[in-house]
Amino acid sequence: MFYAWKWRERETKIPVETSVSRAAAARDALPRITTEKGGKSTDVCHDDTAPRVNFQTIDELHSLQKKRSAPTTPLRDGSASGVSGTSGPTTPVSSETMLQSVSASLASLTRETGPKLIRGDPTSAANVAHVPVTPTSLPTADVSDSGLKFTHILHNLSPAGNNPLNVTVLNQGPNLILIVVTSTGALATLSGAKTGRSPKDKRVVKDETTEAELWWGKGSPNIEMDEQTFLVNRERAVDYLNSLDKVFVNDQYLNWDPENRIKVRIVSARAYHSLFMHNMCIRPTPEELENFGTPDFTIYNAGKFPCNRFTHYMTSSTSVDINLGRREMVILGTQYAGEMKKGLFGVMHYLMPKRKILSLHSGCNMGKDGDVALFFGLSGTGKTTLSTDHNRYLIGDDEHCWSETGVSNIEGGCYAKCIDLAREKEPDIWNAIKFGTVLENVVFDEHTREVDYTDKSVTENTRAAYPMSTFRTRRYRALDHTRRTGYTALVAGTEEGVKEPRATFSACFGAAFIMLHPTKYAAMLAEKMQAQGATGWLVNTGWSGGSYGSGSRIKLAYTRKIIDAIHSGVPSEILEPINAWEDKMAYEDTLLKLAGLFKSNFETFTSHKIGDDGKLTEEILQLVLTSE
Ligand SMILES: Nc1ncnc2c1ncn2[C@@H]1O[C@H](COP(=O)(O)OP(=O)(O)OP(=O)(O)O)[C@@H](O)[C@H]1O
Ligand SMILES: O=C([O-])CC(=O)C(=O)O
Ligand SMILES: [Ca+2]
Ligand SMILES: [Mn+2]
Repeated sequence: MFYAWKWRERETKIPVETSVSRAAAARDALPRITTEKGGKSTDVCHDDTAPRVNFQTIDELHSLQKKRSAPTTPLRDGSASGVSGTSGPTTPVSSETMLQSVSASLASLTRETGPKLIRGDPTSAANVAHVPVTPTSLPTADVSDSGLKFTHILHNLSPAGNNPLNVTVLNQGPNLILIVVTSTGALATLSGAKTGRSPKDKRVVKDETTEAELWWGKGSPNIEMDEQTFLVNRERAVDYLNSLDKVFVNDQYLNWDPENRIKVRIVSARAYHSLFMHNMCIRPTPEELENFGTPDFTIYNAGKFPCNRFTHYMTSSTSVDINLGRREMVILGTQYAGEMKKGLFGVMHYLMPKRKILSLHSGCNMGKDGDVALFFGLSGTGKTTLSTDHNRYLIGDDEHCWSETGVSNIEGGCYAKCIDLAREKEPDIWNAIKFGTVLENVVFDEHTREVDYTDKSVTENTRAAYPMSTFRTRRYRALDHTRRTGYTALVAGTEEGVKEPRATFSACFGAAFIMLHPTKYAAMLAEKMQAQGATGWLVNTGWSGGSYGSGSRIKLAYTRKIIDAIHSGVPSEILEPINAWEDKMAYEDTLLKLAGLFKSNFETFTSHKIGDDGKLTEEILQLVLTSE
């Protein structure tokens, strides 16, 4: 059994009835599930109240972001290159339909009515005049009763042009972490206490359907939650969003394959989150936006607003909850933007395999002759860095779908790690950091506003999110069936608390995002590689010449050469890692140790059968055992 997802436009509005009766039905159908040891399982439970190493308060965090220096030129009041103070409505969408649809999204489940919405920025007089459903007398800003107050909807803003994002950005008020325009015009911001994803706080609703379909238990990233608790968190997020003066709404697409794209709505409290998703998802044309209809999936991002720790299943003040049945995701207590993009990736990891499409945590580029390369690897291994290759067309840097017709990028932008970013080493990424790009958690000089990419004061996981359209070659699909090459790599991840490389095994090089059992994806990958005659290479982009401590990370320039060599068909002997180790014995020892780790890691998966056939699992196991 699976959910009937509709792929074509659905013009019907969300039935108002759904909420309460569904919640009641869910309560009957789903007894409260208790986690192991009364919800205090050590796997799940953790505490985020421990003092942070780098900063304890928002003020300290702000002062980390800004490096002190002597002023060179006097600053002109807040407005750097590319920013104009102009404002006005953006696209001429049929605002009333959009407002109704957003109001339905934001409807409280207990009060059954959506909030009263106004289009446009409350701080901009120009906007108010353009609002079609503007009441004759505007409410005062201080009305606290949600039934009386109006929420301003900032719909599909873009970073430049005659729209109010600039004003909005600069008007977020003293209590919010601001977006700052840096010297290249890129917008720098802080994600607050959380500077990476929070996998331990990620929950997925377990209902009859997902219980049978998803991967649960040991090794799985899917920590269960019941429908009722999801609704409690959803209500908390919706109430918070409705209490605000203004809310950002992005209606966008995922997947460049038009047959298999989905419509997503992101409701968020911060301009930064809206701009991030504007860059990272596919931007609809004005006509597409006009006919957007009801989204297939909605994110409620309450950002810094925490979950209630007395709520069942909550083990910290952060909660990231996915409900596939309701097609919704709720984010509470974290502002790290990657949480949104990777939550949607999880949704694709669920939906696409149903259509025999393999979803991949990989970068992808294409040579001039149409040969396609996929770069698999956990966070930080170089998917973005290596797929951004000046001599090849970039298809995408992180999330792809491999279907019968080719490989398509799921996203509309890239999310590059920018620690130690240097123009000489990564010129294309360097040049992409311009107006419209979101710089997350970087440190800049408070006077010149030049970014110091070497500074790890806020976090090592500094990021730049920029749209694909920044690259001249606008290709997001590799449609032909020419030779495909896959590369894989292994180093440590971008998650809260991971400080140095450690041996880690992550199913499908992205276990944190997969929904189904890894062997399902593995079987599809094997089948696709076989059918299309793809070759696979294992490229070490991590430690070389010795283990961590004695060796060093292999130079990016060398990795690029290795990849060029693979593309041009160099004999594989010269790419043997043992040649790089002076101590051959140490190499053999490390190799054996690693083989042992591989073997024990693999035991988790041996029990799983794909359909009625255990053959593939046996075959893989045989490979693992004989390669020792
Ligand atoms: N030999 C190398 N190959 C690739 N990247 C390297 C190498 N040496 C250093 N690096 C650095 O490692 C980082 C790789 O980050 P990148 O954004 O490409 O990771 P990613 O695989 O895309 O991760 P994520 O999934 O988290 O986005 C970059 O900062 C890059 O400069
Ligand atoms: O999701 C993130 O935080 C960044 C990323 O791409 C990953 O971790 O794979
Ligand atoms: Ca990346
Ligand atoms: Mn990634």
